[in-house]
Amino acid sequence: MSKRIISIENAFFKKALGIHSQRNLLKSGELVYKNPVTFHVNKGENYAIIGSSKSIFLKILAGHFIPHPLKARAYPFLEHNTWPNSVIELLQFTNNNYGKAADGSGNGGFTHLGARYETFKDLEIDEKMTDFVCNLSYNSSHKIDKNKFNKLVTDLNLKGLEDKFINGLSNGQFRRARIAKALYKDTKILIIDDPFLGLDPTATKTVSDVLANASKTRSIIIGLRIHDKVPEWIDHVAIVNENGLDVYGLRENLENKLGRLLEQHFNEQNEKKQVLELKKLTKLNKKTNNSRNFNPTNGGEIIEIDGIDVVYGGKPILKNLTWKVHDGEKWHIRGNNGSGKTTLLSLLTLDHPQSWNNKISIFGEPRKTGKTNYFDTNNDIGFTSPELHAIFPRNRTVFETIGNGFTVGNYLPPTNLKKDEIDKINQMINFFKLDPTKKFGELQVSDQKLVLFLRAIVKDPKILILDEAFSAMNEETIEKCKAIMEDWNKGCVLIIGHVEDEVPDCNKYLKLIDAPNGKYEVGNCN
Ligand SMILES: Nc1ncnc2c1ncn2[C@@H]1O[C@H](COP(=O)(O)OP(=O)(O)OP(=O)(O)O)[C@@H](O)[C@H]1O
Repeated sequence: MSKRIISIENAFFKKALGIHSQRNLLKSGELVYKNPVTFHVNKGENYAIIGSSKSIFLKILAGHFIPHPLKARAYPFLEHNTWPNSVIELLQFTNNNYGKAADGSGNGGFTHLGARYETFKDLEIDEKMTDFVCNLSYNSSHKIDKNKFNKLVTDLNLKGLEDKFINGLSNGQFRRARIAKALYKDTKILIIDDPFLGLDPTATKTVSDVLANASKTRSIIIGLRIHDKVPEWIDHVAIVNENGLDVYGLRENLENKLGRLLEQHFNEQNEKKQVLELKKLTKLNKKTNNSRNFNPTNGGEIIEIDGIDVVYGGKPILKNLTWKVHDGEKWHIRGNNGSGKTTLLSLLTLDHPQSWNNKISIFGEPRKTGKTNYFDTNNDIGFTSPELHAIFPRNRTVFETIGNGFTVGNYLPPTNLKKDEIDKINQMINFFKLDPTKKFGELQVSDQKLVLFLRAIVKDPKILILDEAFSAMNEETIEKCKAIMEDWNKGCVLIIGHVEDEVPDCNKYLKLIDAPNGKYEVGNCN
């Protein structure tokens, strides 16, 4: 008989401490799930938790929330007096605190986007990747287990990045570094929400293989969306919804149920797509010409980059890149993790110190120090990215977050909004049935991404940058946002996204094949 490692028996879960009788508890609205949960994990079992409330369920498994009755959740393998969080690791990529990632280690805790690109200068306030993975910065007396570290770095394809400051890692590199850190700890249970989010197909396979291998010595539990592929090494599945746990057990016994769920999910999406309130969408998409600089006489050219180089500490990242973007074009910027996509786009938003370069022209005007300024440039740009998601203040309301799209250079609540701007924000809020007073940090991750997308488009920017904008959104929201993008005709759109379903239709692509050596490909999308 296998040993039980997590045992949950008929338990309710509360968000906060407080004394409740069972009846009061049910009334108080403090419950995480309406239904009680019964769930067991045995040693050696690897679970995928699938469904709309997977992130909440993973937190329950990791020891978050208060069980009622108190002893209804237990970790039978734990020795007396051991805290669950010393032997259970929960990694959630999308649930960041302000300026910090969920594990407290964060994207360096920086609070403005340019900070990422300042780390290679003189201020070495950040952790190197090695110290980060081995948790050395705050425990400098610890000795590194070199074999373990080298194996992780090799297996996760992080070789060569050991001495790099973590702020200087690309998104995909940083995610892999966080997985390395979680594995280095050797905890008995490793729980990862959306382990493959934001990874290119090669990195997805790399991470899956590493987790498969790690599952031989510990239990691994991952959170997946209904339409995600379940890796082969996962042997157990639990399906969860807003009310709690629906069903769980051996994967092979639930294949049919999963298939039906997927089919039902796609049918629902199709139906919803058909009944999308197109009138409202059309209103959201009404063409405006609000740009100060827009000059339709220059052949509609919005961006021109003429042979630019970007170098970090002597190491080239982009070499001799030439690129032109015109009005009406939607570009998919392609390339593996770490290939330079975000760096390229940060040149446009002036978040990069090498952005003041006369090889970059916007609306036919070459950039010039003294002439180009951050505020005017960004007035024409709307953008959202994982970095923005990580630093956006959690205490802004939905209305303030979207309204902040009319502001440049800070994340303060908007002031002096005009009537038509207020109407536009409200129209978006109504269309997506959002609660305008709800705080950004209290939203589900999918809605956080949604309001950042709405913030990006609210002022009808001439240059719209969508960096992983739809990743971690639920499918219904993705479809609605894609429908908006289909009719978008207000300038150009530049899109980064690794998962095809999460990329709106584009007519052009720029592929960074080997950017440090000047290898690019430009073409039309099919
Ligand atoms: N501040 C920095 N200092 C040094 N190197 C950096 C810095 N910022 C980025 N890099 C490096 O530049 C390269 C390109 O990074 P970038 O974030 O542009 O890649 P990306 O294509 O957007 O990747 P991903 O798909 O993972 O988000 C990476 O190798 C990264 O490590």
